[in-house]
Amino acid sequence: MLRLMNVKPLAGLRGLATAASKFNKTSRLDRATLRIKDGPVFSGYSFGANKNVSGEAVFTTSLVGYPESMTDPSYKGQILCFTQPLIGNYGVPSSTVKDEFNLLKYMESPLVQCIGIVVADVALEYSHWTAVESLQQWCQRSGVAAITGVDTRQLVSYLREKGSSLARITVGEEYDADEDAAFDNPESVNLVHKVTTKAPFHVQCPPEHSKGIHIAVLDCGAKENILRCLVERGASLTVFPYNYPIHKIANKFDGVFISNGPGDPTHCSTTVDHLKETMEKNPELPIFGICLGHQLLALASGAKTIKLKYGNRAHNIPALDLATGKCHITSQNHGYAVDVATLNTSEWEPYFTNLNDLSNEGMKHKTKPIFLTQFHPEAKGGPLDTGFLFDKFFQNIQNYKTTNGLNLANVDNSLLVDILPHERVL
Ligand SMILES: NC(=O)CC[C@H](N)C(=O)O
Repeated sequence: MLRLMNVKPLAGLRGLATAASKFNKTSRLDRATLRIKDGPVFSGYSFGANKNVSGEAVFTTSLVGYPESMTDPSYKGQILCFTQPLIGNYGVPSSTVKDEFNLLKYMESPLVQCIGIVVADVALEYSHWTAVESLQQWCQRSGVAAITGVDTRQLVSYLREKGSSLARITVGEEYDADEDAAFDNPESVNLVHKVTTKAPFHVQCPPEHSKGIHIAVLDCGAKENILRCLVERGASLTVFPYNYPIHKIANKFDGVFISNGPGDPTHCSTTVDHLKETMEKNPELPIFGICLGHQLLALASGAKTIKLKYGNRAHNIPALDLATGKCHITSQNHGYAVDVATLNTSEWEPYFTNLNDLSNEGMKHKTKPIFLTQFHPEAKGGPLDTGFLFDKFFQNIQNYKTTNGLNLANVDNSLLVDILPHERVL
């Protein structure tokens, strides 16, 4: 028998729904239900797409950045709960405007990646100079279910206690306790396959920025801002699908980068094999990876990954640099972690440790120019924070190029990058 919790919507929301209809007659909100598998049921109002969705419910404690989070491919298939109570007040910026590097200026990918969102109190009105629509309009247009009026404190207390859970958002009808709907587990499939570029593409660094560096990026669901952090430092990028046989061409590049991405890293066993061969064949090649990229390279090095109870999703998580003893505030979004006890310590050492739950936050090779982080150095609220890790990768690349006398011009020609598309292939 399911426990019923918070069947009454928050008082503030009732007021909001009425106030909203005053401003816009189409804003009358339908009832909706958030049901946690084997857990509580929350009732509220739908402000998103008129459809029922099911997936893993996870929560983020980020105060801002809902457009970036919702377009982050690492959230593919998840129902994202925001603990910040008021969401939507600065609207949603354009998902097509590009920057000087031909990268999306405001979004982390062209699409909304989570299947649903849960908030305490949606702002149906918005104000911001970059906004082109409301969160409500964006969710409806993008087919994303959205429920407001949920006591997110109660929901998150439950998820922290029981762990990340499967959940379902149902729009319209009152919740029926006898309903025996199936819950989809998005992680039972390879989600990376759904978000990776379908074919290689090239991001050309403008001549005024270029340092003559060419990096191969394995796209497991790369956030746009990661690509920007590489290009703005002077690199051109050739971005490959996650399962591309990178070991066959890695020696044509000045460095390899492995991106973030959704789901369980053990689904990407082909990529893990390719990375293993890449490291064996190119012992001096600089490699850097973030989040899923870290987990995949850890698997390639022989370590194991574990699923965390409820994951780490926030912009203010302390990570200790084990070499310097400095603590950095980091941005995170992950449900899995590398089990530090399984590191092959004859070759690898842990790099950072999470000071909240002591989970592993990165590793580095003892002799090769390879390091990885579980957190996201490109997401810098600070505004510099751990952005220096990109500089470290570029320093490793400069050292590699100096030692090996690589000539980028020849590399570019041999790869025929000119004929590649200039944006991700959907
Ligand atoms: N942001 C990411 O790359 C997430 C990595 C992985 N899918 C996890 O949840 O742990």
